[in-house]
Amino acid sequence: MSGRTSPAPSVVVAPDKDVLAAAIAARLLTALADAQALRGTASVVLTGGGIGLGALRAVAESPALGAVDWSRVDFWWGDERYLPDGDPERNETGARSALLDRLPVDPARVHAVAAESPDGPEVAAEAYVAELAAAAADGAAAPAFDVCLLGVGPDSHVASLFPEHPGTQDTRPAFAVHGSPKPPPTRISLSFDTLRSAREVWLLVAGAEKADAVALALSGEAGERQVPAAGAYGTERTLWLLDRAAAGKLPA
Ligand SMILES: O=C1O[C@H](COP(=O)(O)O)[C@@H](O)[C@H](O)[C@H]1O
Repeated sequence: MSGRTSPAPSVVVAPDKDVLAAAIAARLLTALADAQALRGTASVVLTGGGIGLGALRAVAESPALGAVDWSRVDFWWGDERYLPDGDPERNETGARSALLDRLPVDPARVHAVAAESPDGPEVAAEAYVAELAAAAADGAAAPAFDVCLLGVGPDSHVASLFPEHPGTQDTRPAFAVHGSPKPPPTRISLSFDTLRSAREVWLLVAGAEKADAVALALSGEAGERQVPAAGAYGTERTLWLLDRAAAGKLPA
């Protein structure tokens, strides 16, 4: 069991992945605008992956794009592939071309994980830990992000927390991942605790090849070490945003 301490998850199913991307975009724009109305600023944790980047492209194309003051949004990443700056496989590169490069963002609020360098991944992870702590309130290890977006792999991984991999038990706020079963082998990931400091965690899933992972994670019977997606939840809300194919193995 994952020891859930937040409200039960909600599941919303869209007919296909394009409608899902548009629906996520609409929700994200609303959530960020609401956060700014309440607190002045907003923060979002971004994800890589097909539907994660599809949703960002849908945000960029939305007629409601101007509802958010993009200069007052903090962007973080749930994980990053440890590759050279600008590598197309970096989650940062995907997010920049899908959305960030088209917005009047404040560069100081774009909290990308350091790219591959002679310093190595441990230094990159430690720098991210320091950046998270600097942005957190009241001595916390990480900010209470408004929204944390997470893709889910067919193996049920979220961020770079893979089934039965040591990262699922790592308690540092962010850390280097070595020997990732999905390429590239070296990554930086937020920990479960850091992901769970978000007010809202949204799991974005499209495709029939992920239906087993979705069903298992939502069954309530899976532990987060074996099924990492089961351990992703927010302090106020956990939302599974699925297309029909990904929802195909959920009980009616
Ligand atoms: O490697 C990663 O994979 C997941 C999911 O990717 P997808 O292509 O199966 O949707 C992604 O969410 C994560 O951020 C990433 O680094």
